Amino acid sequence: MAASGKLASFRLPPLPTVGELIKLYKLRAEKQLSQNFLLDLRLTDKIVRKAGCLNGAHVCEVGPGPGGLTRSILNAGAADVLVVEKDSRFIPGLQLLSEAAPGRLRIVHGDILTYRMDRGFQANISKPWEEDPPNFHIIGNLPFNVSTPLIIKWLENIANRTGPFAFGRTRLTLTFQKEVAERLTASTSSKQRSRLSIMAQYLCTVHNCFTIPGRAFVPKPEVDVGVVHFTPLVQPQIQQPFQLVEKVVRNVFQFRRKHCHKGIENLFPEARRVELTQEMMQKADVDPVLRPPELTIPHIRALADAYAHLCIREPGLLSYEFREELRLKHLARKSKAPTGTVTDMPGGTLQSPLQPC
Ligand SMILES: C[S@@+](CC[C@H](N)C(=O)[O-])C[C@H]1O[C@@H](n2cnc3c(N)ncnc32)[C@H](O)[C@@H]1O
Repeated sequence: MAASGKLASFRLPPLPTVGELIKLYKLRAEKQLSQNFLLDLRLTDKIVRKAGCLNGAHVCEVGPGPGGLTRSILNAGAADVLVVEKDSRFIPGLQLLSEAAPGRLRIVHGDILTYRMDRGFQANISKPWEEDPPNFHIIGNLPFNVSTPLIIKWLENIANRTGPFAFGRTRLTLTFQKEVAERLTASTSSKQRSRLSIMAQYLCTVHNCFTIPGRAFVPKPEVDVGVVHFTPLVQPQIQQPFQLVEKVVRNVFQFRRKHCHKGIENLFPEARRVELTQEMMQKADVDPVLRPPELTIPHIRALADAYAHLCIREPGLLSYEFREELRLKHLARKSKAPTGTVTDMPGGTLQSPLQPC
C-alpha cells in the first residue's frame, strides 16, 4: 500500500535504545533540571498520538533529554523537528539521532524560557488565525520546574498572537505534574478549579488526555504526570487584554473559600473599595456571594468587562495594586513606631493581606 510504504520511510534505522544511550554517555539525571526520563517508547508514542497527525509536520520539542519522545515524533512522520535542550550532556546523543534522520532534526542548545521560537521556523508554515491550526506543534515532557511559568508565558503569547502563535493557532501537547494538569482542565465548582483553569480555558480548548504513573519515569518522580493538549480558540472567551484578565482572576482567587466580592475588593484603593466593588458587581451582574471556584468563564468575562469599563473611566485604577498600598502603609507605620516594637522585628513584617498588623 502506498500509504504504509510512505509511513515505513519515516521510521528511524536501528539505533542504540534510549537506555543504552543514557549508559553510553553516562547521563545521570540532574534533579536541578527536573530530569525524569521516559524510556518506554510505547508511552512516548502514546503522547505523540495525542498531538494529532504529525505527517509532514513542523514540531518544536521542549527538553528532549536522551531523545525518547523525539524518536516517537520522528517515527510519526514529522518533517522538521527542532529540539531545545538546556543540558549540553544530551547534545551528542541527539546528534546521533539527527544523523539517523537526515535533514529532519535540528538541535538548539538553549533555554526554552528565553528561546525565540518565532525565529526558529519559516514564516511560510503560518496559517491565518481564523483557519485550521497550522501543521506546527509544540510537544514536550516538560521539566516540572519550568512548566507553570512556561504555560503562563505561552498563554499570554496566545492572547497576543506572538511567539509560537505568530504562526497561527499552534497546538501544544505537554506534560505537567498531575495536580497542575487537573487544575488546567478543572471545570466550574470542582476542587481543582483555580486561576490556571480560567486562564487556560478562556483562551484554549484544553484536554487532560491521560495520566502517566510516576513509576514509568527514570528516576521516578514523587508525583504522577498528566498529558494535556491545548488548541487555541479562534475567539478567546474574554475579549480584554491578557494583563487585565490576569489581574481580575488573580484577585478573585485570592480568597478561594470566601465570597468572590472579597477578592474583588482588592482591585480598588481602600478609600473607594466598597463603592467601586458594588458598582463592578452590579455592572457584571454576578452574585457577590458565589465562591471563586463557582464562577464560570462567562462570569469572569462579565467581571473583566466591568473592571475594564471602570479602568477607562478612572485611568489610575489599572495600575493599582493593593499589596503596594499595604506595603506603603506598613512602611509609614514603621517609620512612626518607636524602636523595639513588633514591626521592627524580622517576623513583624506583613505576611498576608488578611493579617494586617
Ligand atoms: C522531564 S525531562 C524529559 C526528557 C525527555 N523529553 C524524556 O521524555 O525522557 C526534562 C528535560 O528538559 C530539559 N530542560 C530543563 N530545563 C530546561 C529549559 N529551561 N530549557 C530547555 N530544556 C530544559 C532537561 O535537561 C531534561 O532533558
